[in-house]
Amino acid sequence: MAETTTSTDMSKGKNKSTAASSPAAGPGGSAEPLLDIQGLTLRLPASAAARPILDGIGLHVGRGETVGLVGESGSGKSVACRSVLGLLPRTAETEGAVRVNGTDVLGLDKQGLRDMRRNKVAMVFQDPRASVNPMRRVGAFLTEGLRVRGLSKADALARAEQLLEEVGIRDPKGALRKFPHQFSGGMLQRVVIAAALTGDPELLLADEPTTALDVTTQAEVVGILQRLQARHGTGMLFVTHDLELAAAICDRIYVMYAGRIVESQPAADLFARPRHPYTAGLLASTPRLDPDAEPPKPIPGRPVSLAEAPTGCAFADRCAFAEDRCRAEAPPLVTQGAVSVACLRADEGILP
Ligand SMILES: Nc1ncnc2c1ncn2[C@@H]1O[C@H](COP(=O)(O)OP(=O)(O)OP(=O)(O)O)[C@@H](O)[C@H]1O
Repeated sequence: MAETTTSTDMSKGKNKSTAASSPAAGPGGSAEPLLDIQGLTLRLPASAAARPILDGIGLHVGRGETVGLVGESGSGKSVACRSVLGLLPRTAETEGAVRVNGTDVLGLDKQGLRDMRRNKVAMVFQDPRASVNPMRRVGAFLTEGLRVRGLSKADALARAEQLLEEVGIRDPKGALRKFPHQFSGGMLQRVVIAAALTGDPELLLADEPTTALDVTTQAEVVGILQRLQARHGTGMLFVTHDLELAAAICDRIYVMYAGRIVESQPAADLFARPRHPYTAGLLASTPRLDPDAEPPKPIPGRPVSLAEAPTGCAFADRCAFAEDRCRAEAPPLVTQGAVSVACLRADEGILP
């Protein structure tokens, strides 16, 4: 039977925890999802922002699961992802919970955060060159984290070689002696992924890890992430603005717009039958490889800036289906079974 719950009272920016936003068991069968974000609101009071950067978002990632977080630039994907590592602006005010294996990251002190980053959660960013020190050899970069974990120099070097092999670097010994500028972007991203694996993380946060790479290299890096994830059983939150890529590699997808989750579905269902007009717009605007596919059609208008705080649905001004009530009333995120959607007209069959 379909379960219907309002997981986030978005109209008030307040949070209600529900069974739907916090599933009883992840795919690994454990009682708690690996990552469980509930009602996360993030404000920057000192800034010119008229609304929160994140407004009551909820998402979960189970063990071994790949979950996509998609949306246009500025929707809050990176901030949501970084909140899991406690990497937030110093002046940020938060409400809600970000639990990793049951521990609320938002309540951790510096040491707690350091331990979590070292042992449980790793992150791969968009630009691999921003993740490395250009003056240090790759060997020093990779063994540093391993030495901190108590490995001898020889063991750390052996493990670093093994990790480089795992990410498909053919001459790992030679690679350890090189400096970052001696690698192409794709190869350096492999090194950064190897570094992320030094602590055997249970959760990998991948923030647009392929955006800065050319298409062929993108596919290779995605393949590596998928293989490693399958081998190590790592859960992955994959942030991207590329809905087609997300649909290809993710089990489930969350769609963000203006700091809110507007839709979530299993990846194949979301691609086949989007429920939110914004998701449908994103899909229609994605270029397809299929020569018979419709040409991409951009979503009209522009995303809502942080200086604007619409009263109703933030997407209404760009939505072909918006009615007066959509501009007056913010739609709550309603969950029915595996589908969550925040659109007042979602049940009217407005989308083809
Ligand atoms: N440290 C900060 N100070 C002020 N505003 C910030 C800060 N970090 C993020 N923002 C703002 O928060 C909003 C969400 O940013 P975020 O980087 O999470 O978006 P995004 O969806 O990841 O976009 P992109 O795909 O461009 O990275 C943006 O309007 C951004 O300008």
